[in-house]
Amino acid sequence: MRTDLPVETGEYALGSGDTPGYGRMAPTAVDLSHGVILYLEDVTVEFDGFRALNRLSLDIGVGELRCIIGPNGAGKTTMMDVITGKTRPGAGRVYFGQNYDLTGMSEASIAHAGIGRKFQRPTVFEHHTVFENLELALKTDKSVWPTLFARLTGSERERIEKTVELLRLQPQMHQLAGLLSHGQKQWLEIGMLLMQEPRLLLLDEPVAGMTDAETERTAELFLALKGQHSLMVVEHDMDFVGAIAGDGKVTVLCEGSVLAEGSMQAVQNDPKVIEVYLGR
Ligand SMILES: Nc1ncnc2c1ncn2[C@@H]1O[C@H](COP(=O)(O)OP(=O)(O)OP(=O)(O)O)[C@@H](O)[C@H]1O
Repeated sequence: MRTDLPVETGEYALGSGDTPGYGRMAPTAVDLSHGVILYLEDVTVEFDGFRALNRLSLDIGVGELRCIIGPNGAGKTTMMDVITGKTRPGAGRVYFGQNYDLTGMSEASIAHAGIGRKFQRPTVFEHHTVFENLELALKTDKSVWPTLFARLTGSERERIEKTVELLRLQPQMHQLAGLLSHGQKQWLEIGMLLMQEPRLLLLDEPVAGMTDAETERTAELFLALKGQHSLMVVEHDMDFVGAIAGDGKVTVLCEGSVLAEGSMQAVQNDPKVIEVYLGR
């Protein structure tokens, strides 16, 4: 990690902030020159003296698809909460690229800087169509109530249509989102995140509750996103992790720190990993 660069710890760099009446300025570009999109350094979170994260350090490369696994209570959700600004660590740093220190930023600023988070349960606008949901996501400026009245430009329409295609929801494009299956709603919500053009996507148990066919389709979607976006996927479904990990790295968290990291095969054969999964 380079430390000689100025690091953003406030809302944004020059001319920044959500100045009322002036609209929002774009955040400073994330400096990805060292190929690292996210770097956690010795992050500790305590809840009433209990260490949910214990000097956790890990880094994720630009365009990487990183799977995070670990037993219940390992600290996976707490880690995502720290990255997105929901929880402040007691110690440690979280860098987004080379130039943002997320530990000093608000949740809204972190989202605006380019980190999108998908929670486990789908949250789409059920009474709007698939197309309208994506349109609302495209227009969502977190300081302004989203509106369907502003006209779409040709290129915005094209982006929505391309996203619908990527999600394989063309047949449902003008159906109400409330009528979609659970898996389709999850894909739509991922599409809504994509409309905001995030650099890093955090996905919490994305295939929980999906059918086998939906899970398979989700794996294809994530593999298509890899490279264009950086993804951090927390998942308990090992078949799914195996399908998306490929020859990439899998990180095993346990008791708030990294227990093992390496290929899926290497971590599955690691005696320490076998013990935490089977020794309980
Ligand atoms: N707000 C909180 N107050 C007290 N303890 C908490 C709080 N949030 C999390 N914890 C504890 O911190 C530990 C880590 O929790 P966390 O939810 O991050 O684990 P996890 O790896 O996401 O687990 P799971 O796989 O079950 O979702 C757990 O022991 C949990 O009980």
